[in-house]
Amino acid sequence: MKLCMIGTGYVGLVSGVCFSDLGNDVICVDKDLNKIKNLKKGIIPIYEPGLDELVLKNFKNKRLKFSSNLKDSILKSDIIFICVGTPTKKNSSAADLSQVYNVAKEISTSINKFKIIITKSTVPVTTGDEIEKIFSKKVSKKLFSVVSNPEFLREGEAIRDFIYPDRIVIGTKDKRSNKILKNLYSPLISKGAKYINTSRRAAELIKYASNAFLATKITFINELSNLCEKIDVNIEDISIGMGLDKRIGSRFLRAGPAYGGSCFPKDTKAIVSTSDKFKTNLSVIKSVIKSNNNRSSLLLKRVFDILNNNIQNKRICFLGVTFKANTDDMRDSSCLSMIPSLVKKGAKINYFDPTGKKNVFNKIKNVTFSNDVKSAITKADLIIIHTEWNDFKSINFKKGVKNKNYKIFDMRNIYSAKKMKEQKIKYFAIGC
Ligand SMILES: NC(=O)C1=CN([C@@H]2O[C@H](COP(=O)(O)OP(=O)(O)OC[C@H]3O[C@@H](n4cnc5c(N)ncnc54)[C@H](O)[C@@H]3O)[C@@H](O)[C@H]2O)C=CC1
Ligand SMILES: O=C(O)[C@H]1O[C@H](OP(=O)(O)OP(=O)(O)OC[C@H]2O[C@@H](n3ccc(=O)[nH]c3=O)[C@H](O)[C@@H]2O)[C@H](O)[C@@H](O)[C@@H]1O
Repeated sequence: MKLCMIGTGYVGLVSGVCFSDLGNDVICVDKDLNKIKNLKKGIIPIYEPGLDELVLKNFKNKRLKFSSNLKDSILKSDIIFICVGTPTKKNSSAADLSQVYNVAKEISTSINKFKIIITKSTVPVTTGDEIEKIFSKKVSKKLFSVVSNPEFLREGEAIRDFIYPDRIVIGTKDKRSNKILKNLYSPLISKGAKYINTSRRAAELIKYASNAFLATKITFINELSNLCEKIDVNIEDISIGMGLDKRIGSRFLRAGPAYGGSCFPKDTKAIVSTSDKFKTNLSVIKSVIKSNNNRSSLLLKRVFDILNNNIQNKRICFLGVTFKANTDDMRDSSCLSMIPSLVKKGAKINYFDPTGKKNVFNKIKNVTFSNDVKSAITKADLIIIHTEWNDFKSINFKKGVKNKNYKIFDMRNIYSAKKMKEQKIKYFAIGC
């Protein structure tokens, strides 16, 4: 099939390359000319395990193309996926849909035959209805179908998540589009993915409900970890004990820093905004947002306690600064508030991240980047393990840290507290 992905970011590029790998002809379009220029040279704009190889393979065999010419790409395609950003609006908690509507307007001027227009971007309920109105002004109803097909991939696991999804959600009542899309996804269905055809509005809501539920699960375990710290109980035991109940499930029960990333924070806010618009009250999600917003301050307080409130000139080393491991994405990482707060209190921060130096810290005084784990930890008073990269899982702290009185605050619980105690390392973790 001939596909066009508009927006070549985490979702557009990953799903575009995976669709091309499944045998489709795919054009990935972006308005960022530099991104397209680089992609044509084989330079991948994001860090995502396995993505480079897959892009190069499919670019070479000409099933995958990159373009900045939206009109031309639409004319050549049968199925158009809108994959542009839907960030939070500047002065409200609603989703800013300007990128989606701008693209919809552009597409509507280039319809030469029947095309399926899909929102893969996460968009609030009724966005599909609005896109349909935009199209109806320019094109005969017979020539287009607006469908919701939300994406559930995670950064860092994106290719695997795309190829082996738990479910594929198609929101449309149009039988013709449903048949075409079921066919498009048939290689994934044959690998075990469940295929759900529902209404467009339901598909839009399934996406927000899923992200809000996962954010709730994390926040639930994070709050319980606060209790565990006071009662000499290990949160890991609680996660295991709860997770073995199949109704609960063990995934997304890892306590840690505030959840971050480009989606949970923005999507929880957006679903609350939608519920406000329709005069209902999603009080559970509201309280999740509040609790998560408060989490970085709670963890900072723990850092102060660990350092006996003596922060001035303390050398604090952050291992990992992105919002999770296996990604270079800094969007809404809890570090973005924790590091400046510690600097304000007089700490000297250095950090190492496997995906390299982060521009966002360049202008902050007393924040420096180390080229590797070894140089990052050597002089530290406190080492904060902020993300769970494999690179951090078997560090020889005894050999690597030259400062005798160093402490470790493992925000991802990747080490065994018992083993650390045996080695007489001053080790602190979450929820124990
Ligand atoms: N990042 C993730 O893991 C996931 C994201 N989503 C959703 O997918 C959507 C996209 O997210 P990301 O891929 O992370 O965003 P992103 O910011 O990485 O990429 C969006 C791309 O769209 C391009 N763009 C914007 N306007 C354009 C236009 N008029 N023409 C062509 N290109 C245009 C931008 O230049 C950018 O490259 C969002 O709604 C997000 O909530 C859904 C599931 C997973
Ligand atoms: O809509 C989206 O963009 C995506 O949002 C999340 O994916 P992502 O943000 O890439 O990463 P997650 O693995 O979900 O992690 C999000 C945050 O939760 C934290 N987390 C996750 C799991 C856990 O047990 N504990 C925990 O603290 C992570 O460290 C991270 O800060 C969802 O998992 C995807 O299904 C969804 O498609």
